[in-house]
Amino acid sequence: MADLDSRKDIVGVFLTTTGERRAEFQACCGEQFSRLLLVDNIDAATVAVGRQKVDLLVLDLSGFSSMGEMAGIGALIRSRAGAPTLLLCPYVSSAWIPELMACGPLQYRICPMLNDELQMAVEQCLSTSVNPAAAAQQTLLDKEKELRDLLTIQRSLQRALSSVDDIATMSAQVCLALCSFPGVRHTALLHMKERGDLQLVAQESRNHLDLSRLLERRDRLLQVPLSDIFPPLLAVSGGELVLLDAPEKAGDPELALSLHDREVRMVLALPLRSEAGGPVQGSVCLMFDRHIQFSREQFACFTSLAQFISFGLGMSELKHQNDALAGQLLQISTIDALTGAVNRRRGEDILETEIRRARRYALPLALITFDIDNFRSVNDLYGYPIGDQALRIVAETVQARLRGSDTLARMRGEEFMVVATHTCAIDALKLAEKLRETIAETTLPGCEMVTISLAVAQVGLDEGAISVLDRLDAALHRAKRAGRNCVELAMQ
Ligand SMILES: Nc1nc2c(ncn2[C@@H]2O[C@H](COP(=O)(O)OP(=O)(O)OP(=O)(O)O)[C@@H](O)[C@H]2O)c(=O)[nH]1
Repeated sequence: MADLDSRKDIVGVFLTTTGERRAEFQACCGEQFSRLLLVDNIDAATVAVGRQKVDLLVLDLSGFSSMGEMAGIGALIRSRAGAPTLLLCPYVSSAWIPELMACGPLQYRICPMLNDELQMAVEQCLSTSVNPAAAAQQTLLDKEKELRDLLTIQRSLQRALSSVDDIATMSAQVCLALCSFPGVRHTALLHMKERGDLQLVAQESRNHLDLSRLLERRDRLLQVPLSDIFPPLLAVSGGELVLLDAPEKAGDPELALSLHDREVRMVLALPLRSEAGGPVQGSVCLMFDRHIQFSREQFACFTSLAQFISFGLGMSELKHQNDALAGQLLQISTIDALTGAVNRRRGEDILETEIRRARRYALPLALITFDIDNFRSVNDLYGYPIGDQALRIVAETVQARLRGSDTLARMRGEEFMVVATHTCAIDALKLAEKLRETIAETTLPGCEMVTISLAVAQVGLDEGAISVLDRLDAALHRAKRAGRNCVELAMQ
């Protein structure tokens, strides 16, 4: 203050659109200037700063509502050529700060502000104007530190994004990486799922804050009462960066109290978009235990970190979709759509594999083939839809009777094969008899009961699939000739 007091003429210009705010500023900070010009429009401010040396230009953005008006404000900042400028920005418009920083150096504060906070901000800006050399030196030191911090966070984030294989792991790693920024006590990643369902997918807490508790849920977060004011939710609905430099400024006393209890002094939230102008995919939120006056470079860096994260999330999601598609393809190519049993190709593959395994480990391996009796008449009498349903029920009933290690394959039409591992002929005969009885007792909606004829074989020591299937075919024919609804052993 000594430096300030020694100055004879400290000129300030305060731009605001509302008379009330002009009076408030005059009453609160008037004494900090020897001359204070209060103006109500951009043109008047431009004239005021052009006419004389102005030590501090204070721009109150509360009355400005569109980014269009920001062009005039930007020109005004540019005309300062680096001279001290203080921006007072409403909380919901905090995205304007980095935009306007592109026009020239400036200090900013988020509104609403308390009087002493405003006085202090003005004083800080004026001290910069009094001793520009010291301020420049400090700026240099600050920048060096900023760069170091940002490099650290960038490195950790790169490591986190290498785990795109799994979206949950990647999100958790991202939150962990963001915690390496000085002062960060909590980080969270919110991701937009199907049908606009915004979900909390990961959080890292150094202050015991649990966001799901604070918001009382983890999903459909855009429907919570705080969605209009809580930074990470506002960043998604507004699609812009949100900076809250004191929890109470969001306007919800309960939220402010909860955050204060967890030592949160500042919250920064950034929307996640995979491409500029594209749909918002979610948001990333950092909560700090201190106030930090971000530089333009820091804002830019946070924005590009958010882009990285979106990209990582996008890649992870693509990988997830690819895996799901590959799974579906595998399902389509190996599973019989009507009955849910594996299809013939897959059944034959499994049979070959199991024959090799049984031979290698000298284990018994049995096969059962079965065929629905007089199925043609089921179709003829009740129609194909009922026939289809009967087929499905028979397959499901048999499947339910098998061990997890057995395989049921639909070989053709109404003919199936069971590959029963670790099973000898005697046990397979018992199993076949059990299956026969179960099907005979099963009621089928829309048609009379059906029966099945079965053939059982144990695979010989050096026997191949073709040979054993031939034996089973012959045995099944014998079962049909023997009157159906019976089990026939295929002898070697
Ligand atoms: N509904 C339905 N019928 C099928 C399907 N696949 C095959 N079929 C029918 O199954 C019947 C098989 O007839 P057949 O081979 O003469 O055997 P069957 O009538 O069961 O006589 P046996 O086997 O000698 O007891 C035919 O009518 C086929 O159309 C299917 O996916 N759905």
